[in-house]
Amino acid sequence: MLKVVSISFGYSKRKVVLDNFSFQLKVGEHLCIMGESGCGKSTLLKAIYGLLDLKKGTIFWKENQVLGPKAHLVPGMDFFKYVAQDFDLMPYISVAENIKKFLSRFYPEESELRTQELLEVIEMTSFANTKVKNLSGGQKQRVAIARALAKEPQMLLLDEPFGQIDNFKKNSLRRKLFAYLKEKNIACIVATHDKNDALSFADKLMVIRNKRIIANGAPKEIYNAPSEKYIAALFDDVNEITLKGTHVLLYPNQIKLIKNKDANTDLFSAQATVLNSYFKGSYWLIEANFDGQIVFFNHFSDLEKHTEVTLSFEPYKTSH
Ligand SMILES: Nc1ncnc2c1ncn2[C@@H]1O[C@H](COP(=O)(O)OP(=O)(O)OP(=O)(O)O)[C@@H](O)[C@H]1O
Repeated sequence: MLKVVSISFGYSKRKVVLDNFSFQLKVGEHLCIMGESGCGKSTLLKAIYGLLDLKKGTIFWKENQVLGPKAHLVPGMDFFKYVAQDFDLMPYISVAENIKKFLSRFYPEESELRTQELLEVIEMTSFANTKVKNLSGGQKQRVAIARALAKEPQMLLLDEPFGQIDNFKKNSLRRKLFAYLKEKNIACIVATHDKNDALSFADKLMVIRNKRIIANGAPKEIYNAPSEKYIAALFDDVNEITLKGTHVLLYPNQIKLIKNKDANTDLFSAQATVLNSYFKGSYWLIEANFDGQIVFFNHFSDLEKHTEVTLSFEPYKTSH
């Protein structure tokens, strides 16, 4: 179990980045950290790995206390692996050699098998003999992940792990990597801007704002009941509107175009005027004016400007 107890950290005395953070993570659990750029996601990963000397608080992994650079000649705890945004690989040796360097030289056969297994996880088998300097940014990022897994860590800390990888590869890589970590019972903390990392693959989601943890729980629950717009906006466009005098947050898929006669008396419905339609691939995002407020909703086709429509609003949550 990871136990983070009341930690605080700032790069200078005047500027606190993490203010009194406490949370826990079980062995094998996956946590996603989200929040706006500069909110402290990378700083928190560094603190957990042991790259920072904390001003206050403690971090324990099982019975071991995580200590910063002041306590270690080589900072970073052995039982964790951390893949930073600037993955530092060896450019002049091959992909396979980069991974193998972290495996025991005394068991060459096992080391070869393990390297092959990890090359499959990161879908880089055909690049085994390519020199790292000749890889793209996304490919380097994948090699850095494989290298971090070479000596199975107890926890993997990933900073924007798929940031440089195209969508097509990203989805299949995510499925493979997170399934692999679950199979091996390796805990994982991912700092990300990508809602898919949290919604589809994490057991827990933590949201940071203004130096504080403002949400920490099951991703589905946080998605379904965001306590503020900042949180909802991590997942989708979000409507912050007033309905019958109540301030509410609604995702575009919670507002539906209905025919007048279908109006469900249980739901609030109202007239709106279409302003714009934006093609989104499998649906259109429609911008409309309702009661002097701008709303966005999803629809299966585009709608002509100035069309009058009836919208129904799903049961809603009150925001702050
Ligand atoms: N080495 C450093 N020295 C001084 N300030 C730093 C240092 N590293 C980060 N900061 C500052 O600390 C704050 C948190 O940075 P951090 O990199 O943790 O944010 P982040 O949430 O990971 O951002 P992003 O999503 O853009 O990667 C920012 O204001 C940043 O400018």
